[in-house]
Amino acid sequence: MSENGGGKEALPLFETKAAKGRDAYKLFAFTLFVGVCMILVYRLTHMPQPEEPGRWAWIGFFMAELWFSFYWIFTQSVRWNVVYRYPFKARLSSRYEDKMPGVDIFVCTADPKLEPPTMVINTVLSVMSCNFPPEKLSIYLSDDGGSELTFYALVEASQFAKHWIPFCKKFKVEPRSPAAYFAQNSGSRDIAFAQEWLAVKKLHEEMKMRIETAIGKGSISKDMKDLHEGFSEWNSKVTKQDHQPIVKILIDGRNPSAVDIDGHILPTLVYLAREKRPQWPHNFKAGSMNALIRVSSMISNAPIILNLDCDMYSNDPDAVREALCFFMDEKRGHEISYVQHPQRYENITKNDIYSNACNVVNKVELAGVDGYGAALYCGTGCFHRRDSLCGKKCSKDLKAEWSIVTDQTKKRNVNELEEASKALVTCSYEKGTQWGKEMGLVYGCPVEDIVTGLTIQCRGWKPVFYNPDKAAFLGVAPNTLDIALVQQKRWSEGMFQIFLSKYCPFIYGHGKIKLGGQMGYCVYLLWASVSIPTLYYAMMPSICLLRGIAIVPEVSSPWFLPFAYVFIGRNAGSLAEALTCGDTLKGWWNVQRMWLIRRTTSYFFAFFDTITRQLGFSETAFAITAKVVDDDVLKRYEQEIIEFGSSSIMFTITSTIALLNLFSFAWGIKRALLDWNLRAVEHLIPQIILCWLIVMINIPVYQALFFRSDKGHIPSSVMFKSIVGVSLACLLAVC
Ligand SMILES: O=c1ccn([C@@H]2O[C@H](COP(=O)(O)OP(=O)(O)O[C@H]3O[C@H](CO)[C@@H](O)[C@H](O)[C@H]3O)[C@@H](O)[C@H]2O)c(=O)[nH]1
Ligand SMILES: [Mn+2]
Repeated sequence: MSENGGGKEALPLFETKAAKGRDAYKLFAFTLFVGVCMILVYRLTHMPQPEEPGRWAWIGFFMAELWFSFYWIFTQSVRWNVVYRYPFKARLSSRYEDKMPGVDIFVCTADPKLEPPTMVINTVLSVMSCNFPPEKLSIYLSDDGGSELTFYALVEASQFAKHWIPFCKKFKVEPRSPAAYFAQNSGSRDIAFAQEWLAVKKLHEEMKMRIETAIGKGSISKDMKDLHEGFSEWNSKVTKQDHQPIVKILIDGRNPSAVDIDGHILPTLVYLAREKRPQWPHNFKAGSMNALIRVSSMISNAPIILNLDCDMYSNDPDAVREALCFFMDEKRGHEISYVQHPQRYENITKNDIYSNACNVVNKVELAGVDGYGAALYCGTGCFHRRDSLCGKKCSKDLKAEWSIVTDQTKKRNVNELEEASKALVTCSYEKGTQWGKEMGLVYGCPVEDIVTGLTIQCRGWKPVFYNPDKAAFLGVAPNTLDIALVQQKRWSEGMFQIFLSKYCPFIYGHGKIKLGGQMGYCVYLLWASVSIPTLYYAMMPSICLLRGIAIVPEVSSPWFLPFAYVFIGRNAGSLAEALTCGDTLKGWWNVQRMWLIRRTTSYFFAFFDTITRQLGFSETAFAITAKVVDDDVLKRYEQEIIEFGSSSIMFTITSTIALLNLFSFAWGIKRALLDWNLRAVEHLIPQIILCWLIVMINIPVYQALFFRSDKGHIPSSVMFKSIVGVSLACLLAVC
């Protein structure tokens, strides 16, 4: 392909291609569909009579299967129309190198304990040093923790950047997060490189030491405070929940003396802590993003915004350019609202014990929703068009103006800008405005990202999902079961809340986004709802087994075929899909376990909490995901040993299910083998197999219950409660 720059019929800046092999998949899905229908027919035609035992259990199975079937159909929508995107950054450079738009990068942090400032500044530094003209780049850190320590770390980063940025650009080093870069081997290059490498590494280590010392002491020394007048904002009255608005421009990119050691201009760097008062709701991350939108509009007002969580460093210095290929494409660029990268993680182990990697979701499902023009906004790793994020409708006339600063801004000095910005982030500023409704991120939901993305699409925009081979951004995945389940609970709860609200895609998106897209959304929005049928399926077969009630046709009956086909076909299909997306066999098995655990714990509680919220009993919260853990916990994570360790009620459910199935399985085997009465259990064989599978998948749970002595085992209080639970279930089965 030739790269001829300019010209009216220029080649497109990006391409969209449909995934291959979809027809074979559709055929396979159709056979599964037939199987599913036959199962439902069997349930309806073979229902026990009112006087027979197990009628209610049967009805329960019918309902569970009916719901699984519906849900399965939704999951097909995201496999029907998978598309992949390919931007051409060389074409972009050749046409627009000196006409690049400004880009504002937002980084959100909320708690210096859960999100260590050293981690936060690595993210900041990774984007400050990306391959993009620095005079067009502004980085904003929103600190919902209102922490002096985070501010201090950012001041340090603004100094270190003067060495780091030229080093990166000179030697084209990657990745551009200093911590991630120095964690890998330098690889020997020439002497000049080795010298600078050592020098920069030393500076980085010293900076890290100073920050960590300050964190250790919990306070900042006088010397450090002399680095910046901004420290005067903090006094003993400032707390996370209660403080005045703070806006500090640490580097003013317009200032000709704000240069790195090589004399090149630095990108603008701003610290922001919006006003917090206990009596005012702050709307969590959505509130923080909206504050960022306003402050940045005052200072740099770039037409493109990149939003990142504080743990998500930039892994590809060209990510900004690639994203611009979509926005600046002459033909279709004007209708693109955002470019979402999948959440990918730095700390995934080989077999991904907590199923964080989501390879299938990233490579198939999200690309499948994109196929219907409904790519989800996932909260981080997302480039936005400022206009679409601020509530504008998509229209042909809205050709982007890629100019960077307004004249008004050019005249103001740093102090004036800071004061003017503060006025935009007071608690009362949004009162009576459209912020959180029609403007900016939508309030009232713990998954502000998904619901905001939906409203943007319903204003006519066409977002893009882009999953390059080389991850553009890398974050930190939860590394204990507890953290993982709490995160899943927030997501599933928030998403179910959307489904039940006026934003339900079938209603809100009706006529605005394609049916396939509406269904695609519901694959996620309905996570919580599959908890009940899954719990039923994880417990009732074994309870029925204990009672000797068959719930699946005998192996010799022709009706057994659809059950076997659907079960084997579905799992074989999912295994094949996982393997082609890069999971290992063991990784796939771990995904199955995590699905069982999530559905029966996180989603289950999410389901109930959402219902009680609908009835007005509780308030929305946002439990921040911890990004650091103790060393021995980390060690177990690296060895892929599941970390239980706390007596969370979620673990009680998990171990109850595990023990119940173990008990029923043993009971079934005893009847079959010890009593030498195979005939007596012939009709129960499928259930025994099901129990056996649940037992197999729970092996790590039994280990944690009975065999482990490290701190990550399941506490005996949990074991005790589970044994009571299992006894109750058995009692229920017998009487
Ligand atoms: O009051 C708050 C709470 C959180 N955050 C920030 O939001 C980000 C995401 O929070 P985290 O605890 O890491 O949650 P995750 O579950 O990892 O986040 C995912 O899910 C969230 C929605 O639930 C999205 O907002 C995120 O972008 C997405 O990465 C972090 O940078 C936080 O600092 C704030 O700025 N203010
Ligand atoms: Mn996170």
